[in-house]
Amino acid sequence: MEEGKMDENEWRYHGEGNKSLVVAHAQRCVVLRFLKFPPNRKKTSEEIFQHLQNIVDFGKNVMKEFFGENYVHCGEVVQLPLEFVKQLCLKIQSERPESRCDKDLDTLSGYAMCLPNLTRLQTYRFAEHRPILCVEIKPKCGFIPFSSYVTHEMKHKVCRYCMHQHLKVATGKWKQISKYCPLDLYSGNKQRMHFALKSLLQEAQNNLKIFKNGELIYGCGDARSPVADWRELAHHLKPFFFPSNGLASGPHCTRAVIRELVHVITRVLLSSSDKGRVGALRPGLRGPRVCEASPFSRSLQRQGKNTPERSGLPKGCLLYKTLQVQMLDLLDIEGLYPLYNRIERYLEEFPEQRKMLQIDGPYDEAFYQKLLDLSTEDDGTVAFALTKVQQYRVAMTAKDCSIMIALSPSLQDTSSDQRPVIPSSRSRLAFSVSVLDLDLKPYESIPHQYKLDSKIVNYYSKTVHAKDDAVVPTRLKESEDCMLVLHKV
Ligand SMILES: O=P(O)(O)O[C@@H]1[C@@H](OP(=O)(O)O)[C@H](OP(=O)(O)O)[C@H](O)[C@H](OP(=O)(O)O)[C@H]1OP(=O)(O)O
Ligand SMILES: Nc1ncnc2c1ncn2[C@@H]1O[C@H](COP(=O)(O)OP(=O)(O)OP(=O)(O)O)[C@@H](O)[C@H]1O
Repeated sequence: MEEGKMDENEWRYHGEGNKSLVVAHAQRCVVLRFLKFPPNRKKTSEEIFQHLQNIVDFGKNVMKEFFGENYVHCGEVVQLPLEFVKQLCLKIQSERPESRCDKDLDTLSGYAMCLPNLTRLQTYRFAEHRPILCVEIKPKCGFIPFSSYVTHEMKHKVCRYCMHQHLKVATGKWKQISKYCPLDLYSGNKQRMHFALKSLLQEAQNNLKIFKNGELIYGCGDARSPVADWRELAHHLKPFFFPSNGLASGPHCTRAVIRELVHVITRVLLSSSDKGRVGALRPGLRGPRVCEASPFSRSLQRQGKNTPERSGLPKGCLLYKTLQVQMLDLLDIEGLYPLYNRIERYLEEFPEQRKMLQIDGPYDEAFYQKLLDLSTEDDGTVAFALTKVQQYRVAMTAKDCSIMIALSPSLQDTSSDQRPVIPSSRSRLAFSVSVLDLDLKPYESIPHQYKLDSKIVNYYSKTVHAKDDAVVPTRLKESEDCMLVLHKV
């Protein structure tokens, strides 16, 4: 960043999550990502610099290795003039969703990350004026735990996302249960993937956002008040999928455009744009492939088809790689928590060893190499506990990352476009796929994960599953909706 030239008016609010806030440059395809903290949480500038540098190193040395060069953008840590950050913070404050204002942007250190703006990702051969559509999906955990340490039977049948939905609605985080189930998206089966994507479009929560030319056009600006207006969305999408605008408007057109979007995203998700080396992880796909709570599989069961077709994901596609990293959670939190306690006891006795254990970094080549040990035989050592704890943290990171798909109309002359192209029914779209929010989950969050896991399962088992038989009208409705998708898509 050129210090003297930083002008807050050139940047606009772009979005935020629980831990960071992002502003985008109005002309250039870059964003600044700032850390956020609860008010009065004092962190020194040095600590913040180190935290950001750890994020960059973790991306470079670990996540690039697992996901492949093409999918990961690590960015760099930049130092900004404090006056610029202060003015920027004031400028964007009114645009922040209320539900995110429990934390403040760090304005004291002057450090941030500078990254490519993935909602406007262009290659140098790409004409700047071409429109660009970007779909961001936070797919969450795509497998059902296979660990023998799992004590709640329900966890072997229903995925964590579907169980958590009920707790989220009960606590007021979202208004209604989503029909999205990550296992459908990760299935590799086109019908199931279409159903999952359509469900995300119906109830985006914080799992789906759509940007057009870098502006958010669909999905939650404010976490608690998402608006699902498919007509408006279709209006935005028409130029991408029906460039000649050949279709009349109306519900038929809306449905056709949404269907086209769902088909294109599915094809992109199944594509393998990674030319890098084969992934280092081979945990193997284990556990049930279907979540019993997914309306899609319930609908199949009603039709007497017990298991949906097994398609599997092509190796090399981003979903496959994400799932592999997620499956580094080999023991489940129930098997992991005692190992965390083993490390805690060790650290109580030898606190000076924390640095040597690399709990807070550095996330270097040596850290990465230790993650490749997939053995689950506990020899009672701290070394075993540490490897499993670090693998769990990496897996949790992959369970919470987002996938960005950028689409642009492709020129007739394919040789001028460097990116792969997906043919939609009316147009050709050049695309790129990236993964974001790859910040390693903190060691300290493990006790919280343990408690939350039990809360989610207990709530689901006691409240939802017990009442399940009584909810016939809702189930019938779900079944009808699925039938529609099964036959029409
Ligand atoms: O625990 P989960 O599954 O609810 O995930 C949290 C997310 O909630 P979600 O379920 O996606 O709505 C949560 O997302 P929101 O703040 O709800 O948008 C965060 O991503 C959180 O990560 P961190 O603590 O900020 O590092 C996430 O926490 P981690 O569990 O990944 O640490
Ligand atoms: N490089 C990028 N390009 C474009 N948009 C981005 C980029 N990085 C982040 N964003 C946007 O900013 C939002 C918040 O960023 P991010 O997910 O990293 O925040 P977070 O606080 O770490 O998330 P979480 O709540 O999962 O902890 C993203 O959902 C995405 O829409």
